[in-house]
Amino acid sequence: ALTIAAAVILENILNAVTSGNWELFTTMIGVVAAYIVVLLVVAVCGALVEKKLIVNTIRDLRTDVQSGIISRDTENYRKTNTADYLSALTNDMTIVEENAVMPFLNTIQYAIIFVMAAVTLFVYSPLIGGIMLVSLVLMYLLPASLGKPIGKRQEAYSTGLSLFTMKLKDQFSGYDVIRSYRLTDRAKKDFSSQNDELARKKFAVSKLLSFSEGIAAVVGAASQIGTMLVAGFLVLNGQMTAGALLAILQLAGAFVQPVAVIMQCVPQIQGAMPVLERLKDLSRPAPSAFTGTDEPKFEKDIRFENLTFAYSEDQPVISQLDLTLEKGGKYALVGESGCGKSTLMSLLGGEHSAYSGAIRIDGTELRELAIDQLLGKMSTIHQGVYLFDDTIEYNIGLGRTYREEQWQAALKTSGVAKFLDQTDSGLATRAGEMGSKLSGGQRQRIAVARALIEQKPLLILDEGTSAVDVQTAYDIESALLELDDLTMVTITHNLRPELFSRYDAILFMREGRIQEIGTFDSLVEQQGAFASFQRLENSSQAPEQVEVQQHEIPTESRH
Ligand SMILES: Nc1ncnc2c1ncn2[C@@H]1O[C@H](COP(=O)(O)OP(=O)(O)OP(=O)(O)O)[C@@H](O)[C@H]1O
Repeated sequence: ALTIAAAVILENILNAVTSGNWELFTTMIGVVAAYIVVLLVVAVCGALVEKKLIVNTIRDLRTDVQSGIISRDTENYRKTNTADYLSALTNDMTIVEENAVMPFLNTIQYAIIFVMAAVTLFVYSPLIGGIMLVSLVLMYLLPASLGKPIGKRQEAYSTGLSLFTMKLKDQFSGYDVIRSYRLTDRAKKDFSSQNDELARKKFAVSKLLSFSEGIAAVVGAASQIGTMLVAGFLVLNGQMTAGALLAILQLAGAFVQPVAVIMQCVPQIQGAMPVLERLKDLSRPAPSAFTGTDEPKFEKDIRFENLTFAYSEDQPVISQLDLTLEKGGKYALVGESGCGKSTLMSLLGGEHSAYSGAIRIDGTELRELAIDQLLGKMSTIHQGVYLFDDTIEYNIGLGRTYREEQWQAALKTSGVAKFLDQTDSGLATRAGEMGSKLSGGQRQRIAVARALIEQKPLLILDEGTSAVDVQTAYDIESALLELDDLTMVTITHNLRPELFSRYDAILFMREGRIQEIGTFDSLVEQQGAFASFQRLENSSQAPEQVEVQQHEIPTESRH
């Protein structure tokens, strides 16, 4: 409205001047003063509203994408590299902000100005209005055809950004290897070529956008000059006042500028669409194979029935495996490296759905159970434990409240209590980025404490105490073996007879099957595959073997 008002004001000023109308001239001075005040308020408020809309839109989009990613089930989450997720939440957001949200708001704003100016122009002179409209529609079609190719290049740029982030993440995570194997020069070269490639992809987008900007500028200038010529002809012919000509020129500007802006924005928005689609995909819940809703009880047993699973079609990692784990039982899962031990346990955690056979918890198949609730009942401790960059206390309790005796029991059984005295601030000690301020063994003990304080009924130790010294590992495992309610599966290569004999069963795995099962003593007596495997493993570990003291387990740490 203010743009149209400016045209009317200019018309009246010029008409007052050419006709010597002082009264109209002085009135217009007052109108101009009021116009400036209103323009100031509207311009400032408009800009503020626009900025707020952009900030909020990107904030909401980020929330949706993060929520979509973090809610994925394990199988879907692992399909994408984490660097891709990071790139989506950082680089892609910038692409969307600059190439979709801002141009979209501009398009709306300028479309309104365009319609208002076009209507007013038609009122002044239908002939000029008609000529401009036709020429602009024709010229609009050219840059619009650039939308698709820009989209393709924008998508390639976004993929390039993902690869770039992945490379950076890899290099910074592998800093120690790069330094100690003198790979710094290669790292620089790799980075440099990736950086060049990224710059090339970015420029490929910019090139097409420059075309559309250029065309838009030419269209703008040509239409304005054309209008002036036609309007000049009408004034010379006596069909229009000089004031109306000025108003038409002003309106032509308000008519052409929006078209130029929109012509620039449309291909830009079309170009950002593939990136926006990708973000929308990430924010939607990924279709999960585990859609069951039954509440897992886990009061009796876990059964693997004729279970077969392969990562790649032709090579089964788990092959027609049958196994029953009784509630409260303590199992040691052993076998050669690569025989499928971790895979078997990851299947129980719902990490892969493409298995045949069945995994039943108290008789109900995994796919019929609410998988999140099942995960809430189990804890897997791997060799590489993840710690948040927070205090030890947070890393154990994860911000939840527990009673003092729960804390004491968890700290003692896990062996955390043993090293807390050596730290600066006890439980308030910070773990550092990915637990970097703590030793591998301390990190594992914190993970054990985390599982114990929550009293999860199923604990899987996948080489979970491999980083602690022999005596501490023995103490932790001994304490865990005393917890009657706890069902525990220990995957280990450390085949110590004094501990193994306390397990309810040794599960000896070979090539994706349970080949032997029984107590340690019975398997040794049997002199079968496990017995020879154990002899071999122990002889290879012999130099590290240390006599451990078989402590009495403190009663307060028992369940
Ligand atoms: N995500 C994966 N994608 C493809 N193959 C995999 C994947 N994870 C494991 N494998 C393969 O599956 C086989 C079994 O691996 P798994 O980790 O289950 O063995 P493992 O018995 O736990 O070995 P280790 O004792 O060395 O930890 C290996 O050949 C491994 O290369």
